[in-house]
Amino acid sequence: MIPARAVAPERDAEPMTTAPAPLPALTPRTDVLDFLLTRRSRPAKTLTAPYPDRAVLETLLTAAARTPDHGKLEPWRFVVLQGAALNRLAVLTEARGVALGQEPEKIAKARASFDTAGCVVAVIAAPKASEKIPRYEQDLSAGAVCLALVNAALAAGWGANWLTGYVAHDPVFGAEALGLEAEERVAGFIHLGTESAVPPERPRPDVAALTRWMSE
Ligand SMILES: Cc1cc2nc3c(=O)[nH]c(=O)nc-3n(C[C@H](O)[C@H](O)[C@H](O)COP(=O)(O)O)c2cc1C
Repeated sequence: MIPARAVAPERDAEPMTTAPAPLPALTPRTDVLDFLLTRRSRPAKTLTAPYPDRAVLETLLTAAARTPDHGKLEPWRFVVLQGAALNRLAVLTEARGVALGQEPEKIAKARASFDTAGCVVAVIAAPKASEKIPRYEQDLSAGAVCLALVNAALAAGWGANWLTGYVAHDPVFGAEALGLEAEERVAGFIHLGTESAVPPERPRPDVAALTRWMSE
């Protein structure tokens, strides 16, 4: 008698699917709410060494990517800029400023933002073709990623600042400096580092004046 060959049931050949871990139930997190009520960016030019290392950055990027995204398109990505990459961007920022006819003062300021930086994450708005999700919503998600990254950094004790400037909107700079595709744009350059000075609070919006309550 020919022994039956051990054949694994077909379902075992299916890739293992792991259910996402259940989330904890919501409870009041007054420390987190206090943070959100007092959070404040740290001006990029006041950020110094030490800068977040790769392990820290991976945590901050993971927090930033935990952002609402209609249709799960992931219409954004990150370029982490350190060391010589920042020098390269500084030089190109000046060259593009001249080519674009920007004011010399504006060029110098834009260039300095890279010359004096030690760690910058470019959040790239990378829209996906979709019949359902408008580009506008995809860009909103990219903006939300920028704020999430700033807030994650601040919450972890790092200074953070969301900057843009003319280079962020310049497709030539995007392609040459960051390798962006034609439809991609820089949503924000998020400068990260150690704060050297605590900035004063800035005037905050009059939320009551901005809010209309509708109940019918
Ligand atoms: C899309 C976007 C682009 C910005 N670009 C610049 C910029 O290029 N230069 C600048 O000084 N501030 C810029 N800001 C403002 C800074 O991020 C500023 O520090 C921030 O508004 C402070 O906000 P906070 O005090 O609530 O953290 C930008 C803000 C946003 C939302």
